[in-house]
Order: sequence, then C-alpha cells, then structure tokens
Amino acid sequence: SLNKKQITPPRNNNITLPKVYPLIGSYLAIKAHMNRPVQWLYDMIKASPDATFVFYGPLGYRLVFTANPTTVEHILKTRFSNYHKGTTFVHTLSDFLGKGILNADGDNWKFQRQVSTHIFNTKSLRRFVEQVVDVELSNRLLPILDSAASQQDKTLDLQDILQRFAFDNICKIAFGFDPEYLTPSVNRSKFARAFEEATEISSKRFYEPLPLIWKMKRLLNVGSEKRLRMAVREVHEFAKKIVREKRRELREKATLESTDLLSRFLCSGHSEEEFVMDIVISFTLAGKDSTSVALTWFFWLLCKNPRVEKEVVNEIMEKSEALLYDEVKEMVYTQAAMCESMRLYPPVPMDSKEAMDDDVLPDGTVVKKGTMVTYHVYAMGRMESIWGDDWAEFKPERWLEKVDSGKWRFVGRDSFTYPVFQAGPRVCLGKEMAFLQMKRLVAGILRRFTVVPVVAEGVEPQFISFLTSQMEGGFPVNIHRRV
Ligand code: HEM
Repeated sequence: SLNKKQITPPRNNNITLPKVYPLIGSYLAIKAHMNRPVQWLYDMIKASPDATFVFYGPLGYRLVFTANPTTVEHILKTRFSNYHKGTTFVHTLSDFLGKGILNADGDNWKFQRQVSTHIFNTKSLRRFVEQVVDVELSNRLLPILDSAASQQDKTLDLQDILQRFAFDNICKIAFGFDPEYLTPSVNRSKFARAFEEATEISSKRFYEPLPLIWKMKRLLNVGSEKRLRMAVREVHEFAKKIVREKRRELREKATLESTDLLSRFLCSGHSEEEFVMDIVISFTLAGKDSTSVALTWFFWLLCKNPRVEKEVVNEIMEKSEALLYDEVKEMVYTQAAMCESMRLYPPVPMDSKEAMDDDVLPDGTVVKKGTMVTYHVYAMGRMESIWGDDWAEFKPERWLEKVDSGKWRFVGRDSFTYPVFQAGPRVCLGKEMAFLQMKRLVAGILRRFTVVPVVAEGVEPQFISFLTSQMEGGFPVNIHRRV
C-alpha cells in the first residue's frame, strides 16, 4: 500500500556498528554520513543493544545516542539536575541567544521558566493568539492560496509560506510587532532576514569538525562569522528598539490592551533591557520553525493518505467557520493526525544534554562528566519495539479510542516515549499554543482548498535537519478550490 512505501523499512539485517580505530575512533564513519546524520544514527541505534549507541570520536571522545524511553526519563526527569544544556551548547549559541531561556541552565533558566510559565498560560494570551492567527490567515495566507487556485498550474513552496506565516505570528505574539513577512508584495523584511541568517550560521557552528574553527573565524571576523556578527547586531538593535518603543507606549497608556509577551514581561516588573530582549528572541526562535515544519510534513502525509485526509476534512466541516475555542479542542482526529505526523517527522529530531557529573544510565552505559547524551526523537518514532510492526504506517488511530457515543477520544502517549516536545521540567512551554495555531491553520486551509504536491511519482521528499528539521528543497504544491 501507499502507507508502506512511505518510509524505508528497517534494515537491521545488514547494519553493522562502525569500527573503532585507535586515535581517530569512528570519526571516518560519521564523516561519511555527515549529509544524513539523523538517519545514520537511527540505523546505529537500531543495531545497538537497549537502543543506546555509544559513538567513539577522536582521542577517546564519547557521545551517547539513545532511543530508550527509560533512559530518556532518566536524563530528562529523574537525574534532571545532572543533565544540562551544558557549556558546548551554550557557548555555541550565546552570541545570538545571549542568556535567553533556550540557552540557559540552572537558576537563570529556572527564573525565566517561572516568569514565562506564569505569563504564557493566561487566558487572554490564548485569545490574543487566536486573533493573531485568524488575522494572518484571512488577510494574508488565504488570499495567497486563493490567487494560486485561480491560476491553474501555479506552483507554491508551501514550506516557505508556512515559515513566513509562523514568523509573522510569533513576532506578533512575542513582541507585538508585525514583520509582514508573508505580505506578497513586500520584500523579505530586514529583521526576518537577519533572524534567519543568525539562526542558520549559529546552528552550522555545531557542524564544524572542531569548535576552534568557528572561534578562529570569529576572532578574525571573517567569512560566515562576519556575516553572523552583522546579522546578530541587526536582530539585537531591532529588538532593543521594539523594547524601548513598547516601554514608552506602556508608560503613556493607562490600560493594557496589548497582550503580547513583551508587554507582559515589562508590566510584571522585569524591565532590564538585555533580559527582556534575550527572552523574547528565544521565544521567537522556539516558535518560528517548529510549527511550520510540523505542518509541512502534515500536509504531505495527508496527501499520501486520502483516507486520513477525508476524516480530517469531515471533522473540520462539522465545526463552525469561526472555530470557537471549544471546537478547536474537539478536533481530536486532527490532533491525532498531527501527533502521528510529528512521530515520523519530529520538528526537533535530536536533542542533546551534557552530563555535569559521572553517571550510569539505567541500561548500564557509563557516562563521564562532560559527555553529551542525545535522545534521538526521530529514531524513537520509528522503533518497532515502541510502535509495533506497523510503525511505518501513518495511522492517527494509534492516538484514539472510540467512546460509547461513537466519537473519538484522544489518548496521549507518555512524554518519555514520545519526547517530540521534550519532557520533564523543561518540556516545551508552547505545546498547547502550537496545537491551537496548527489546528486553526489547517482548518482554515482545508475547509476551502486541497493541497496537491508537485512531486514526481515515487519520489519521497527528504528529511534534513540543523537545529530543527526541514523538507529538503521546499514543498512544491498546487492549490485547488475544494468542491
Ligand atoms: C510543533 C511545535 C513545537 C515543537 C515540536 C516544540 C518542541 C520543543 C522542544 C523539543 C523543546 C526543547 C528544546 C530544548 O530545550 O532542548 C522546546 C522548548 C521550548 N519551546 Fe517548543 N516546540 C514547539 C512549538 C513552540 C511554540 C509555538 C512556542 C512558543 C513560543 C514554543 C516555546 C518553547 C520554549 C519557550 C521552550 C523552552 C522551554 C525551557 O527550556 O524550559 N515551542 N520545544
């Protein structure tokens, strides 16, 4: 069936773990697979006992990769205090993210987490999010799709459009500022461009064979590091300008109408410019590519699975066009299909923690102080041991059960088996908001249009990943009006 063809079946039979040589360890093996490290590590995990692969780099350097839920619980919850972002991660991203929540550990992280949990969960923020999404949808996104539908074979890159949509959204939510990234006639805004460049170059630092290389380039201010410095300066200056402007606005206004995060931080007494700027930049990064890539794969999988698409569309058509909050909550089939899509194509496919002290993992793997332990979300979504022998099929029903009334009820999986949003004390703060946005967007689009991929028969889009994952080369589609 179509489902079965989607994902290459496991190749356990002919996978062998890489040889470990003196001095260089298995460096050559990873070098040979640098173009698809996520998939290669998935293969290695499948061939390893207890789904935990120990990679030996040059000079005895070890990296641990795991797809074992017990180990994931150990690092993300039970021994949370021993597994931090750590110095490598923090140093690599600090030029861009400063001390923002995505790049913080210890007391600094705890403080930001407390402040933002409080601010993030309020009802009015939810309302604000809904309004932001609806405006962006009806004023920008739907007109673009509508115009494409009028021109018979107009091809759009849906991934690019979803990224621009998410960027506008998250900027409005975080800063109360509209970068107009999705407005067709406007050039990519300077801010958005600088933000993208800063993200891309910062994340590519992780892929240098030795950190010394980017550090030297940075010292000499040449090449990519020179561009990074300019992009970061642009982002920071811009963010500071918005912070000052917002502070002035708030002083002048007696009542608080705007409910963006920045206003909320400033009103709750946290007004130091650097702190507020860093935290807002972290939120923008966290919310920018995650939802758009999740939706890109979601639309792809729907196209490949007409049965599921029909169920999703039926569910949408049962709701009112305005989509009330309770109706969004009732979209359980759509929610299940999204969970299923992120199981196969997780927006954050791997996530690493650094051991603060020596430790032993539940399966007996020895971890030395300073060792990076990575939980491999992509592999976990594709383990036969977790999902059964039909793991390769796109089956939202895995997440559902029928109740007496004949309706579906959503049944979640525990977060250590499905750490797509991470798990434990640092679980994603935007999870609920992400589903809210994604469901509104999907309902808005599928109520009116069908999305038809422009991909040659039998060709599979490729999953690639830097900090977050993408569909390689974009997602070309045609848009048709639904009849
Ligand atoms: C499908 C969408 C999303 C997915 C799959 C996702 C996934 C994740 C993951 C894996 C992490 C852990 C990263 C790490 O610390 O190593 C994380 C953290 C975080 N996410 Fe999300 N995220 C999504 C959407 C969002 C949105 C829309 C926001 C809102 C701005 C958001 C805000 C955050 C924040 C603030 C953190 C840091 C939490 C902390 O360190 O305590 N996320 N998310």
